[in-house]
Amino acid sequence: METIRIKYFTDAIEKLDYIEGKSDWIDLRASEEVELKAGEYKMIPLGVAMELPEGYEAHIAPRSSTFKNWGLLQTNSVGVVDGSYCGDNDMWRMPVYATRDTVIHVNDRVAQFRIVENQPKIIFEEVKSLGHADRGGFGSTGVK
Ligand SMILES: O=c1ccn([C@H]2C[C@H](O)[C@@H](COP(=O)(O)OP(=O)(O)OP(=O)(O)O)O2)c(=O)[nH]1
Repeated sequence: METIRIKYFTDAIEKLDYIEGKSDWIDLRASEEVELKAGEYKMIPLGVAMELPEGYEAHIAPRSSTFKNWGLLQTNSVGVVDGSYCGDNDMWRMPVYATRDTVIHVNDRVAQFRIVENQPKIIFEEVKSLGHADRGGFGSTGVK
Protein backbone atom coordinates (compact mmCIF):
# COMPACT_ATOMS: atom_id res chain seq x y z
CA MET A 1 0.00 0.00 0.00
CA GLU A 2 1.25 3.48 -0.87
CA THR A 3 0.07 6.89 0.31
CA ILE A 4 -0.29 9.82 -2.09
CA ARG A 5 -0.64 13.32 -0.66
CA ILE A 6 -3.22 15.08 -2.81
CA LYS A 7 -4.42 18.66 -3.13
CA TYR A 8 -7.82 19.42 -4.67
CA PHE A 9 -8.31 22.73 -6.47
CA THR A 10 -12.11 22.56 -6.16
CA ASP A 11 -14.88 20.90 -4.16
CA ALA A 12 -16.86 20.42 -7.37
CA ILE A 13 -15.28 17.07 -8.23
CA GLU A 14 -15.56 13.83 -6.32
CA LYS A 15 -12.46 12.75 -4.43
CA LEU A 16 -10.20 10.27 -6.20
CA ASP A 17 -10.70 6.71 -5.15
CA TYR A 18 -8.79 3.45 -5.55
CA ILE A 19 -11.50 0.94 -6.36
CA GLU A 20 -10.53 -2.67 -5.78
CA GLY A 21 -11.68 -5.25 -8.26
CA LYS A 22 -11.90 -4.60 -11.99
CA SER A 23 -8.89 -2.32 -12.52
CA ASP A 24 -6.18 -0.72 -10.42
CA TRP A 25 -6.11 2.42 -12.59
CA ILE A 26 -7.69 5.43 -10.86
CA ASP A 27 -10.17 7.67 -12.67
CA LEU A 28 -9.51 11.40 -13.05
CA ARG A 29 -12.25 14.00 -13.39
CA ALA A 30 -12.53 17.28 -15.26
CA SER A 31 -12.55 20.12 -12.75
CA GLU A 32 -14.00 22.75 -15.13
CA GLU A 33 -16.44 22.70 -18.02
CA VAL A 34 -14.53 22.58 -21.31
CA GLU A 35 -16.18 23.15 -24.67
CA LEU A 36 -14.35 22.24 -27.86
CA LYS A 37 -15.22 22.62 -31.51
CA ALA A 38 -14.25 19.88 -33.96
CA GLY A 39 -10.52 20.17 -34.70
CA GLU A 40 -9.76 22.21 -31.58
CA TYR A 41 -7.02 21.49 -29.02
CA LYS A 42 -7.39 22.30 -25.32
CA MET A 43 -6.11 21.27 -21.91
CA ILE A 44 -8.69 19.74 -19.58
CA PRO A 45 -7.92 20.68 -15.97
CA LEU A 46 -8.07 17.62 -13.74
CA GLY A 47 -8.32 19.56 -10.48
CA VAL A 48 -5.60 17.77 -8.51
CA ALA A 49 -1.93 18.07 -7.64
CA MET A 50 -0.10 15.23 -5.95
CA GLU A 51 3.08 14.29 -4.20
CA LEU A 52 3.81 10.84 -5.60
CA PRO A 53 5.64 8.25 -3.50
CA GLU A 54 9.43 8.49 -3.70
CA GLY A 55 10.75 6.75 -6.85
CA TYR A 56 7.45 6.82 -8.78
CA GLU A 57 5.99 8.71 -11.72
CA ALA A 58 2.38 8.60 -12.93
CA HIS A 59 1.00 7.74 -16.36
CA ILE A 60 -2.26 9.30 -17.54
CA ALA A 61 -4.30 7.68 -20.30
CA PRO A 62 -7.81 8.27 -21.63
CA ARG A 63 -10.53 5.95 -20.34
CA SER A 64 -11.55 3.49 -23.02
CA SER A 65 -14.96 5.20 -23.21
CA THR A 66 -13.50 8.72 -23.59
CA PHE A 67 -13.51 8.71 -27.39
CA LYS A 68 -17.04 7.26 -27.59
CA ASN A 69 -18.43 9.74 -25.03
CA TRP A 70 -16.73 12.96 -26.14
CA GLY A 71 -14.87 12.30 -29.42
CA LEU A 72 -11.59 13.23 -27.71
CA LEU A 73 -8.06 12.02 -28.46
CA GLN A 74 -5.29 12.58 -25.89
CA THR A 75 -2.69 14.45 -27.92
CA ASN A 76 0.34 13.10 -26.05
CA SER A 77 -1.09 9.55 -26.06
CA VAL A 78 0.26 8.96 -22.56
CA GLY A 79 0.76 11.75 -20.05
CA VAL A 80 3.87 11.38 -17.93
CA VAL A 81 3.70 13.10 -14.54
CA ASP A 82 7.16 13.38 -13.05
CA GLY A 83 7.64 13.00 -9.31
CA SER A 84 9.04 16.54 -9.28
CA TYR A 85 5.68 17.87 -10.54
CA CYS A 86 4.46 18.34 -6.98
CA GLY A 87 4.20 22.07 -6.36
CA ASP A 88 1.03 23.67 -5.05
CA ASN A 89 0.14 24.91 -8.53
CA ASP A 90 1.21 21.77 -10.43
CA MET A 91 -2.31 20.77 -11.41
CA TRP A 92 -2.64 17.67 -13.56
CA ARG A 93 -4.07 18.35 -17.02
CA MET A 94 -5.09 16.33 -20.05
CA PRO A 95 -4.23 17.71 -23.51
CA VAL A 96 -6.98 16.77 -25.97
CA TYR A 97 -7.98 17.11 -29.61
CA ALA A 98 -11.68 17.14 -30.41
CA THR A 99 -12.81 15.13 -33.42
CA ARG A 100 -16.31 16.64 -33.11
CA ASP A 101 -18.01 19.51 -31.26
CA THR A 102 -18.17 18.41 -27.64
CA VAL A 103 -18.62 19.55 -24.03
CA ILE A 104 -16.89 18.04 -21.00
CA HIS A 105 -18.75 18.80 -17.79
CA VAL A 106 -17.32 19.24 -14.31
CA ASN A 107 -16.80 15.85 -12.61
CA ASP A 108 -16.82 13.87 -15.90
CA ARG A 109 -14.35 10.99 -15.68
CA VAL A 110 -12.26 11.63 -18.78
CA ALA A 111 -8.96 9.98 -17.86
CA GLN A 112 -7.30 7.42 -15.64
CA PHE A 113 -3.84 7.04 -14.13
CA ARG A 114 -1.51 4.65 -12.39
CA ILE A 115 1.83 5.13 -10.70
CA VAL A 116 4.88 3.43 -12.15
CA GLU A 117 8.33 2.96 -10.65
CA ASN A 118 11.01 5.19 -12.18
CA GLN A 119 13.30 3.31 -14.51
CA PRO A 120 16.84 2.69 -13.25
CA LYS A 121 19.64 4.95 -14.46
CA ILE A 122 20.74 3.90 -17.94
CA ILE A 123 24.11 4.20 -19.65
CA PHE A 124 24.43 3.42 -23.37
CA GLU A 125 27.29 1.14 -24.43
CA GLU A 126 27.82 1.46 -28.20
CA VAL A 127 28.60 -1.77 -30.10
CA LYS A 128 29.00 -2.68 -33.81
CA SER A 129 26.99 -5.88 -33.43
CA LEU A 130 24.56 -6.99 -30.76
CA GLY A 131 25.38 -10.66 -31.52
CA HIS A 132 21.80 -11.97 -31.79
CA ALA A 133 19.64 -13.27 -34.65
CA ASP A 134 17.14 -10.73 -36.00
CA ARG A 135 13.66 -11.26 -34.65
CA GLY A 136 11.94 -8.99 -37.20
CA GLY A 137 8.86 -7.01 -36.37
CA PHE A 138 6.13 -4.72 -37.62
CA GLY A 139 3.89 -7.55 -38.75
CA SER A 140 6.65 -9.99 -39.75
CA THR A 141 5.46 -12.82 -37.48
CA GLY A 142 4.25 -15.73 -39.62
CA VAL A 143 5.38 -14.07 -42.90
CA LYS A 144 7.77 -16.16 -44.97
O1 LIG B 1 -0.55 14.77 -19.88
C1 LIG B 1 0.17 15.39 -19.09
C2 LIG B 1 1.56 15.43 -19.24
C3 LIG B 1 2.29 16.18 -18.32
N1 LIG B 1 1.67 16.83 -17.31
C4 LIG B 1 2.48 17.59 -16.34
C5 LIG B 1 3.25 16.67 -15.40
C6 LIG B 1 4.63 16.65 -15.95
O2 LIG B 1 5.58 16.40 -14.94
C7 LIG B 1 4.73 18.06 -16.54
C8 LIG B 1 5.73 18.18 -17.64
O3 LIG B 1 5.45 17.19 -18.58
P1 LIG B 1 6.50 16.75 -19.70
O4 LIG B 1 7.87 16.69 -19.11
O5 LIG B 1 5.96 15.59 -20.40
O6 LIG B 1 6.36 18.04 -20.61
P2 LIG B 1 7.33 18.76 -21.59
O7 LIG B 1 6.51 19.13 -22.76
O8 LIG B 1 8.55 17.93 -21.80
O9 LIG B 1 7.63 20.08 -20.80
P3 LIG B 1 8.62 20.47 -19.61
O10 LIG B 1 9.63 21.31 -20.25
O11 LIG B 1 7.75 21.22 -18.65
O12 LIG B 1 9.18 19.20 -19.02
O13 LIG B 1 3.43 18.37 -17.03
C9 LIG B 1 0.31 16.78 -17.15
O14 LIG B 1 -0.28 17.36 -16.24
N2 LIG B 1 -0.40 16.06 -18.04
